[in-house]
Amino acid sequence: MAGRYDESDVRSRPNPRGSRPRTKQRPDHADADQALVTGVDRGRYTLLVSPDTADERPAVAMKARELGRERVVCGDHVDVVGDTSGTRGSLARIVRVHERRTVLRRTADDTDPVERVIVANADQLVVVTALADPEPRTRMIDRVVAAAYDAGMDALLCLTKADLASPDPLVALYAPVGVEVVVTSVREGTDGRTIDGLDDLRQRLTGRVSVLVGHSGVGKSTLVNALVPGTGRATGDVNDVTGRGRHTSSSAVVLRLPDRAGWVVDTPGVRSFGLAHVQVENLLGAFPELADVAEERCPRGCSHGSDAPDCALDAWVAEGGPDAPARAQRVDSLRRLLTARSSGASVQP
Ligand SMILES: Nc1nc2c(ncn2[C@@H]2O[C@H](COP(=O)(O)OP(=O)(O)OP(=O)(O)O)[C@@H](O)[C@H]2O)c(=O)[nH]1
Repeated sequence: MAGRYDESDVRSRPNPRGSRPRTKQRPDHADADQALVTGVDRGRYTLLVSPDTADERPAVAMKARELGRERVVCGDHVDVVGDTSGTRGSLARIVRVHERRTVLRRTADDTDPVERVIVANADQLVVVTALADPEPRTRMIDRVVAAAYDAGMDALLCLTKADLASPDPLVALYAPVGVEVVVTSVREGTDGRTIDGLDDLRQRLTGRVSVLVGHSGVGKSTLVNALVPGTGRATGDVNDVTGRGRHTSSSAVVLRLPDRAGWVVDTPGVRSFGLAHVQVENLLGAFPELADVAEERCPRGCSHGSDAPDCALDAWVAEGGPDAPARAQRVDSLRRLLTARSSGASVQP
């Protein structure tokens, strides 16, 4: 019998979590549970074990030694063994990281060659930008969009504080180039606070894993608190796992939308998007209409920079007629990105 024992026998045991793995099975961890990594903090990982099943439960884990230097990040799907019960004081072990569908990376700045994966398996990057107070920075938006495209993610621009300034110029700039736009504004009424545009945003998050980025003061916490009531993202919330305030942590946190409608990943610490890891060709991917022109009309090996001889993007701007100013702005954005990347300049939003 022992010689014919295989993995399917292990899975069919009535209570795989309750018994220790047999020595023979240990390297395979055939009885491991699946989990989603929802937070990372100094070597401790918060998990949702068996997500979307009747057995779903939060738990805390560490990385098993056998994983070595392999990084585990928010959004990772992992296999866990040991005490995965999630009861107070329990600690599971992450033994395997599943293949990632997408990987959102940043470099600390453009001169830092060290890539850091911020979030795994996200579908969409939501750039939260205030229309005023603080003023929007198209350069920053372009960089985030480039990071999204490089990661294989969609980009969604969420323009907040529409009560303070018109969204029209930014909508005109981004809508025609494939970046979806949602506009929100907070309204104080007699019956409390409502956020116009929140339903629209919610709809675009439904069924997806969305990473929210935006710098301080743009209204991201206001949105997250409205989207996921009870998260207390605003101030001084003490983290159950570490006992430290959440906002002292720079790591991302995965939050589930009500009614299991989707997931949002809040990234309090992501304040810059160094792009040293991004390939020039991939940057063009953030500007689809420019990529078409470049592919069809630019000379081979064209750098697309403003000093590039015979770069077809200049002719394309000149041919734009009434669209010429908008085209020029897009080409300018691309070139600023190319310059920032090749000159090693760091940009903080
Ligand atoms: N006028 C106006 N103010 C807003 C709107 N949304 C948020 N605010 C205000 O903008 C300020 C910043 O909002 P937060 O939600 O704290 O912004 P945040 O991006 O999370 O910033 P940090 O908490 O610093 O990370 C707060 O005073 C909000 O009340 C809006 O639509 N219109």
